[in-house]
Amino acid sequence: MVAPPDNDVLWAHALHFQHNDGSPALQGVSVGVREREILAVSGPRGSGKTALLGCLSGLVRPQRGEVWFNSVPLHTMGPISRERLRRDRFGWIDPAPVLVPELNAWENAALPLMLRGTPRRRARQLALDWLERLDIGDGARRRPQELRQAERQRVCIARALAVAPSVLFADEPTAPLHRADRAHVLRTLTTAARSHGITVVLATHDAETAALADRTVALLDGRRVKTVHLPPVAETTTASGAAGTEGRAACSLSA
Ligand SMILES: Nc1ncnc2c1ncn2[C@@H]1O[C@H](COP(=O)(O)OP(=O)(O)OP(=O)(O)O)[C@@H](O)[C@H]1O
Repeated sequence: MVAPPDNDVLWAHALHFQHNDGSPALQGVSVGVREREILAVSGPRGSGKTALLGCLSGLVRPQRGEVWFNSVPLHTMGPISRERLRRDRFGWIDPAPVLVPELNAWENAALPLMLRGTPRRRARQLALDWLERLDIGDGARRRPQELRQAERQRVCIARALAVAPSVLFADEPTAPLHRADRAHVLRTLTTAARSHGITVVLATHDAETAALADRTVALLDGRRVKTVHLPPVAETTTASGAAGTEGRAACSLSA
């Protein structure tokens, strides 16, 4: 076993992960994430970005390989300890917004804070501040079904940032947004991460999004490659939140 370097907040070595049906998603991926870094994980659809974020965050356990968060080995932890670590130290943004339908926007954004024991009044204020910063302050009292898909995604981003996690995992966080929205939301996200010292691991198949990161690691077919050339994502996204066809365009690989 190799000791993880001191300045990496996350460190993964030779990760192998396959899904329950046997589909291989990661085949020997190693990566280090430095403290306060914004690291983009880029690659075309199906290259293993989500699987890598899942392994790094302890959401899933790799069949082989190691994952360390500071000096804590995630790969040997049981599911309950990994769950607690995720709740207390990590944030997660999915490509499509998932909110509790019975709660309004600020209650949704405040939920992880309250689960961590933050008093309701303080949690409410923090949630409202983040909703405001993400231009969704006006919708704070609306239920998810009264908001547009892009507005719901902003609530999810506010919810992830409000707890000031040590590491924020963002899996195609701006997939449901239109191009103009995307730039604003990404800037807010990266500025917030930098000013609050949050480390970000950002999965993206969009070259413009990856350009906002400090560093990029590229994946292709579950393996790390030197570079992968991706076209910018198209102007529009579909109602389901999937990116336009240009986002799925084939990449060329330079080894
Ligand atoms: N639940 C699943 N069961 C079986 N195979 C899966 C499952 N989820 C993903 N895969 C497969 O695992 C591989 C890696 O998928 P993964 O979602 O990690 O890639 P990705 O780069 O995040 O793609 P995307 O941008 O489409 O989310 C792909 O071949 C994919 O088809």
